Amino acid sequence: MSSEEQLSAIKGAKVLMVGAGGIGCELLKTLALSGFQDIHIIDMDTIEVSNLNRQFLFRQSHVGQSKAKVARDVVLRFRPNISITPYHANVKESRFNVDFYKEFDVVLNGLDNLDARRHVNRLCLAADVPLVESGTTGFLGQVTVHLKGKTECYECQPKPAPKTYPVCTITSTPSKFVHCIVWAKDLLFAKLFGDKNLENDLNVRSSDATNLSEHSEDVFECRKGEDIEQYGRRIYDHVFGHNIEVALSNEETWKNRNRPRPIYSKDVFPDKLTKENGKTEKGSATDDVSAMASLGLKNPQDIWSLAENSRVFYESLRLFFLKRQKEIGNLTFDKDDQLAVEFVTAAANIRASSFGIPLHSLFEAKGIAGNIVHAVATTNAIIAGLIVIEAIKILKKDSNSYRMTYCLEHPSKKLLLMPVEPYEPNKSCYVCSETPLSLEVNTHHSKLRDFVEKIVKAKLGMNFPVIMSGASIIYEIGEDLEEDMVAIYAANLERALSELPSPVISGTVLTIEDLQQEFSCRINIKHREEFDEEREPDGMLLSGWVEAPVDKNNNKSIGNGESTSSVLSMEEIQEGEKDVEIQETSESAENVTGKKRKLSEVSKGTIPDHSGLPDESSRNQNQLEKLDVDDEDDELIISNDWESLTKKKRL
Ligand SMILES: Nc1ncnc2c1ncn2[C@@H]1O[C@H](COP(=O)(O)OP(=O)(O)OP(=O)(O)O)[C@@H](O)[C@H]1O
Ligand SMILES: [Zn+2]
Repeated sequence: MSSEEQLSAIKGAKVLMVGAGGIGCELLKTLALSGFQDIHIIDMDTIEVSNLNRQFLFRQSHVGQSKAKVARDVVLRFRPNISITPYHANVKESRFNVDFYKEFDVVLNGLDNLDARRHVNRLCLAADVPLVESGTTGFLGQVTVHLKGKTECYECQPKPAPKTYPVCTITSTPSKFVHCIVWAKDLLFAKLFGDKNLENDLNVRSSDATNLSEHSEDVFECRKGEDIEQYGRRIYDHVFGHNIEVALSNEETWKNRNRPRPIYSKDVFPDKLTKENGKTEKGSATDDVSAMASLGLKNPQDIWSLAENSRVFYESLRLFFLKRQKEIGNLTFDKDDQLAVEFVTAAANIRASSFGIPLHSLFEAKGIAGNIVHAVATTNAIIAGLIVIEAIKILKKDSNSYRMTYCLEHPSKKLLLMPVEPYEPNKSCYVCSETPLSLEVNTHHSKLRDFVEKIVKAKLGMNFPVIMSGASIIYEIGEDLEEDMVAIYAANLERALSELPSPVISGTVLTIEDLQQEFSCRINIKHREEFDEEREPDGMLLSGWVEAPVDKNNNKSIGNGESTSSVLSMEEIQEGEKDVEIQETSESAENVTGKKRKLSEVSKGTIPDHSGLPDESSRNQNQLEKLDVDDEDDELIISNDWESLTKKKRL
């Protein structure tokens, strides 16, 4: 194709961009400057202050506005004659259906979560539109090309499981700060401010069966006539005092471990705490509510004493009840929620103090709790450039030159980009092939509700499923269902699988379809009587091409971070084994922490949440480690010819 033909292919192309964040801003700019003239952008978010350091299209004055719309307006200022159509919306909305996707020549993802990526992947497959997928984590990034039937789809490779910890480590025997963070975030915060109906192991090892009236469920509820200080002290004494005493009574546990120290509020803050009429509080908007501000603690990088942490604990609890009462019962931890981060930092530090674990600053705690790997704007720019290069190849139908490219940071070997030929579709991928999955389940005990929540939604990522057993529909989620059908399905949810009107038993083949994603798969049901509560907490075992690698020695576990995420935590980063150290910069210029991580970890957990292809990167990383490069030469290598290094798979 001549360069003129190429230009006209670019000009005539209709492109869909999903995500206008770190990669998205760079991508929109590069598309516009490369001659693209018809760009549609979907992003559900509004601009936050924390985006401004790298999402360069946005300014302070845009904070609170739609990313998609502002990105459009700003790019139109320097490319006024092109068409940019913004959608301030979730890409999972039903209006973005297969017909919508079919309008585009190529779809370009700049997303940050597995859920949305899987959704777009399925719609691209259904609409038969090429997808260029991307992701970055710090200095690492990757771009992959997905064409139905020709290259692997986004879901052809299993995704890594989020980092998890055994329940008993979190509830009883923490030995690292991250264990205290997970306890504070997933157990205590969830118990006090989250959905009360969700399972929570907070008291699992510490409730005293003989003393149920005091320490059963409602111990975490504010009691009648109790003021907020009394409530705060009672919670404090329960979780940091009483529960530790109970744990200590199990001598076996502490034979080879340091015994924790119970901490009671009267010892840490003997005086009355309550502020008078909230005089010192500023504003009432959620964003302004901060225990640190209210206590005059300014520097998030300071490590607070036990007394300061205790005050922050109490103050943040008080502010939640005073200023954010309506949200209580619905909150989930969010790293961008200042008050939540303050509460979790303080609770984790008090617990750490009890167990003799070094305390951490709010800045560090936030990084661990939010699984933050600090973004690097340059990586986003490089990745955006690579996305556009692949998009142009797709428009030129130049399938021999498609590449998936890894952006690596490997200072001693001076290597930046590693392109490899795309892989063929995985024949056992349940998304792009017809291969059925298998589910072991106790069909007499497990309810349809468990199957829908734990398998169909959580594992298969479906939004509007129709579940069929043979020709009969046993469950459906849809927008236009008749009332009587809704009632029947609601009743079915509460039935055990084998007691459904069309019983689901060993040998049943279920077909599950998501009408919005135009995606369907089959599941072979196998009845199994017993499940290991610790190792198989779902009471079901799905096998086939969905499983992330599982640590066989792991017990039932609690995760750190989003369910779809496995970004390395700071703690993991600090715990490497060997190899080259890789510098990691902090979120903002003034907060450079210079964390180091080992190459072995980078290759193991590389590009996880943002890319979802860790196996691939580690596969190729091994090749890289064998490279013999002249270390004295400071020039950075940007290779475009890695045939000799990478296993080729022609399409
Ligand atoms: N389901 C979705 N629908 C539409 N947009 C989405 C969806 N999921 C994620 N996004 C968008 O993808 C973008 C990802 O960008 P990025 O990774 O830079 O995240 P961010 O939220 O801007 O930054 P950070 O997470 O670091 O605060 C975000 O703007 C987000 O709104
Ligand atoms: Zn696939």
